[in-house]
Amino acid sequence: MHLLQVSQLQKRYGDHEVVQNIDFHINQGECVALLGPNGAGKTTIIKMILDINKLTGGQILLNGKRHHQMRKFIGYLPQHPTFYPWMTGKELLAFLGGLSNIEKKTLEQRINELLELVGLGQVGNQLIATYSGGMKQRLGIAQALIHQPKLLIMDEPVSALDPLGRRDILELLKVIKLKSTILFSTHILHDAEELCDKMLIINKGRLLVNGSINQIIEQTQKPIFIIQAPRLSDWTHKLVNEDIVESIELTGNAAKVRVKSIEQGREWLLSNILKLHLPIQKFELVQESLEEIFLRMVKSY
Ligand SMILES: Nc1ncnc2c1ncn2[C@@H]1O[C@H](COP(=O)(O)OP(=O)(O)OP(=O)(O)O)[C@@H](O)[C@H]1O
Repeated sequence: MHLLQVSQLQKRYGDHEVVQNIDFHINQGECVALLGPNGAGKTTIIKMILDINKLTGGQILLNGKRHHQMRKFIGYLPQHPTFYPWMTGKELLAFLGGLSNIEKKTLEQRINELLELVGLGQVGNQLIATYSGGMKQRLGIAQALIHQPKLLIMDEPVSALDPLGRRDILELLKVIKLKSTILFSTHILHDAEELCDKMLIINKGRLLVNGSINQIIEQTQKPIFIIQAPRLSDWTHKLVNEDIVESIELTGNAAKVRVKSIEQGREWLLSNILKLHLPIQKFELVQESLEEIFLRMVKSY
């Protein structure tokens, strides 16, 4: 049985289908990235899993049970967490742990362990008002873990941080993922690639691809021919309408021609180049990078 099973998930606001028939699952121990541009539907999906937003259609099961009864088994770090600045880090964790009915002695021990884990061991007695953005995010991760959830969900956990803070939190999440099952949303491919085992790429409420990074590359990577020659723009304009050509990007005197198949693409391009006597300086075959795959998918929907 999967830890989380999402089937035919739908969300509509009026006529706007914000989430359209999405299916995916997460197994225990996996770290899964929900990756998509702004407005793709990431927060909406997360809020439905958390039972904060009602589903328009579909089903969500956690450990095989309807998610309404299972909310207490999920730890959540929202995109914009709010903290009580007049509390210390320790007080906040004690307050939230109390809401989860954790016994006092166990809670005390867990708070100390968690503060150490997230790197706030020395500042647990300081007011949250004195914490930096990165420290608040660490506290947010600690509060999400206080009740030892089966699934940790984080909505854009590093988006609001500067590059250093972001690196720190990514390193912390690498440690946390060793013992937790994680679903986190991001619009940055690099974060997803660095942290996760699986990616769910979504755009405009649709799941475009779902799998490990290697599976995604294997299933969706397209060959690209890089052709360099002076004055290519007339030629590339004509290529756009060719069946074999998926897309063309022209930068200076180099064209990146994405084709459907290597063999047909090579033959067609070479014979065309010869026929038109194009004075080529370079003809090279490369494969799309994961970033190029992601950008292509997100642009074409
Ligand atoms: N309460 C609402 N009423 C109407 N439309 C909404 C509501 N909440 C979200 N939407 C719309 O749903 C779409 C998806 O929004 P969502 O916040 O889930 O995207 P996201 O991928 O999390 O984006 P971001 O990265 O910007 O947070 C957007 O077009 C948004 O305008």
